Amino acid sequence: MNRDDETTTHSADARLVAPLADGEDSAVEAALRPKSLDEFVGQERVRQQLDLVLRAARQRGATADHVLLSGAPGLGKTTLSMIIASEMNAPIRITSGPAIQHAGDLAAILSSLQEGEVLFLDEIHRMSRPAEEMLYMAMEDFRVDVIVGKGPGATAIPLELPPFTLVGATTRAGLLPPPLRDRFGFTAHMEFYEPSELERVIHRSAQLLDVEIDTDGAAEIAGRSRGTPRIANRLLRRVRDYAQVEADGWVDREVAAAALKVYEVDDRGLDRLDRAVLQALLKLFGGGPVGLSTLAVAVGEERETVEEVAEPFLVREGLLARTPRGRVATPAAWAHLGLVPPPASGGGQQAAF
Ligand SMILES: Nc1ncnc2c1ncn2[C@@H]1O[C@H](COP(=O)(O)OP(=O)(O)OP(=O)(O)O)[C@@H](O)[C@H]1O
Ligand SMILES: [Mg+2]
Repeated sequence: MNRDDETTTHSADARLVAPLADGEDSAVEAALRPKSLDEFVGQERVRQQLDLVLRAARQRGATADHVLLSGAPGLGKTTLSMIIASEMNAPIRITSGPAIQHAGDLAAILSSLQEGEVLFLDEIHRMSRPAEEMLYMAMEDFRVDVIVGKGPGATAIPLELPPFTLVGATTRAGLLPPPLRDRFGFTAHMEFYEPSELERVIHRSAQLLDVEIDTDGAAEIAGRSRGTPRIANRLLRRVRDYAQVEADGWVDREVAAAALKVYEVDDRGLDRLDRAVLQALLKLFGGGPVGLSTLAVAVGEERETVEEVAEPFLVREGLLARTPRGRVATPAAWAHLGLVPPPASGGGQQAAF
């Protein structure tokens, strides 16, 4: 039991508000993925631009330009790649950077592509260097050099490829070498979603999952979903469980709020770990500045967990700031936890570096 407790409270992956997919997500996501650009909620600019790119290619009867999708986990990169293929009426081949160990692996995939096929390369920033270099030529000239033999006798045999569309996805566009980035005809930067957009995602998913939910219920879940459709869908499933057991399956604002209270996701989408970090920062260190290691010890977590799991969202929400002198709480953090900053002690409000 203790072990289980540990995994639910301490493991980043087990958090209800974690942006990365867990096992259950992977199982249901396929059913919830929008199948066309029209069904894809939000990201208006990206949708409009992509619509133009694809329509123009269709009109020319050509293969679409290579597309790079960049954005945080759970915002819809995999979904969009599948939409691109289906809008182009093309088959899709799915692989990922870490799965391509050697240039030969990539050559095998590329040389078996059909004309017009979409190659989805997830986590493209994690590809090996030699594979990356092979990809440059494949993207630009639809050609690869296959090396046959070893040592001084090795020869490069050029191999023509059929035109294809590479769709690369990355959570870290900044890590892509410029020559790779430059070879994409179109880059879509995906932003976090507005609550109103997440409401639409939730209504759509509720319909597919046969959950009865009203406008307020959807709004309540949307506000706690951290701008991320994956999290919205996950919270909806937990709220559905609660509604089924406690409320005849009907989800309104009260039911959604009560359900998410059980799961310790607060009205801003902070979970227990996020609040523990803020609470330690405010109550033990007067709002900071305090060093990351000290803060981590205070909440009984690894340094990395605090830094990579809790902080990004707290920073994004304007609740915490990282300064050279340490972590500092913002006035919004005091307000969110219903605490009053100490008077003029140089605590919470301090932004001095
Ligand atoms: N714009 C959207 N409209 C409706 N549902 C969406 C949208 N974007 C994402 N989703 C839903 O969110 C879930 C996660 O999306 P997806 O797997 O495409 O994210 P991702 O960006 O590929 O994440 P990762 O970086 O972890 O691979 C899917 O179930 C999908 O249905
Ligand atoms: Mg994905």
